[in-house]
Amino acid sequence: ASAPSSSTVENGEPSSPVEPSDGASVVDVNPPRGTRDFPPEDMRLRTWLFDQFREVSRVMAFEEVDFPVLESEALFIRKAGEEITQQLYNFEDKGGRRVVLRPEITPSLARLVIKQGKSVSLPLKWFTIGQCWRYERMTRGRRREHYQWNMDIFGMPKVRAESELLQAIILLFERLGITSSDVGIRVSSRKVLQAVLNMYSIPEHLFTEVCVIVDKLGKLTREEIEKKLVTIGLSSEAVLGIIEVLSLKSLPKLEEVLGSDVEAVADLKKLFSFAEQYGYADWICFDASVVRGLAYYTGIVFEAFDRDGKLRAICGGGRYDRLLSTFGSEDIPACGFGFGDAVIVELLKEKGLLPDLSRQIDDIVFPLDEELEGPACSVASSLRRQGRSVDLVEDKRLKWVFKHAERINAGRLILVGKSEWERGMVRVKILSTREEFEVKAGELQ
Ligand SMILES: Nc1ccc(Br)nc1
Repeated sequence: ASAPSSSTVENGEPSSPVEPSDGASVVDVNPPRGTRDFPPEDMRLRTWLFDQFREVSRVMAFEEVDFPVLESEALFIRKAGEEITQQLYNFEDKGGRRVVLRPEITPSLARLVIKQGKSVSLPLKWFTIGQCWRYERMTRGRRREHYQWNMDIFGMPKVRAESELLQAIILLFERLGITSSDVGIRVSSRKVLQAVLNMYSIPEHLFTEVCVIVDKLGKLTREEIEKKLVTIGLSSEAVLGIIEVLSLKSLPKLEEVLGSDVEAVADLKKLFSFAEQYGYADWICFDASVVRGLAYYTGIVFEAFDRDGKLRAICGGGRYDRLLSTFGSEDIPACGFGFGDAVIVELLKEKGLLPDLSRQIDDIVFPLDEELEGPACSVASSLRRQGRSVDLVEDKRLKWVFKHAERINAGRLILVGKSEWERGMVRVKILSTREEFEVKAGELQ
């Protein structure tokens, strides 16, 4: 169905549907701007992708959790100028409460951990797959919703938690047929930036803002970044020092600049040594420019990228040891990642790795005339109770049924005919071999 032929557009939102000449109003059958429908073919791909997320979560011994898409706005009010908080899909509900369609999952995870309090034993490893929202001016024509797979570990202060999360991401890529030649994971730590700020005696309260600004490296020009850093009060000497360290892509060089006793260097060296033991060292690389754009990261951060450089980050995450105290609770060390459902599909298309997910049905049951509709129901019911997927077809010509069988890749066609049924039999046609035989209706499997 097409969108209304002409409608005024305010802020990228179409106005009410156009009134056709005959007066009947035609609803706009498109979903709201920036959102997607999932018709069967798209839903099969999404279900397949989410099944991969779930299977990796299972082998990593994570437990599934879930939350409302609707959350209190208070959970996402942060002052660091992040894009994610400037695009909140927020509104006031009929009870006057300030609420949002959540833009990310981590604050909900933190909320639940706080709510569960002492009843959860640490470390806990939780995952979820959930829709996240942003209110983006439609001028940029970007999506307003996507689904994110999140895996988070609470109560594991050492970098083995990050190395566990990296294994999960890499297991997912491997399951999809993606190799370390297609994708890499840039790893760094915000403690690198912290060490640099300390070298220039930059006050601690500027740390988060600096992170959010330098995360835009690659999106904004170097001049724009430098200007923003100077604007928040950094000296041009400090700005140059930051840019210089963030351009490092060698851990030994970082160690030369910062020294071996800096926590950032120790953490990263341990992480890279664990990577050798896990067997995924060829997937990861140190890159000091990785800071990620979320205000609450405090340590190791990472993001997966396509080595051809055609796509946006595939997934990203990091350590956030002080998020809970921003909600007034006692801190619990934590780290996690978010893995969106859109960029990965673009990458699979690029690499020709989309799986064949055509519809598969075990049996079509078809009564050859109207008085056999009842017996056809009982045949279909018996097969379904055995776990076979059965499409019970009626009121169609046999020619259509054969075409339909091809369309839905049915394995067998079970014909319920008068003469056979009177002998307690049905006719079975194996569609791949054209083999045809009679079977006792009561013994059909
Ligand atoms: N945070 C967020 C939400 C929705 C989309 Br689409 N992208 C990012």
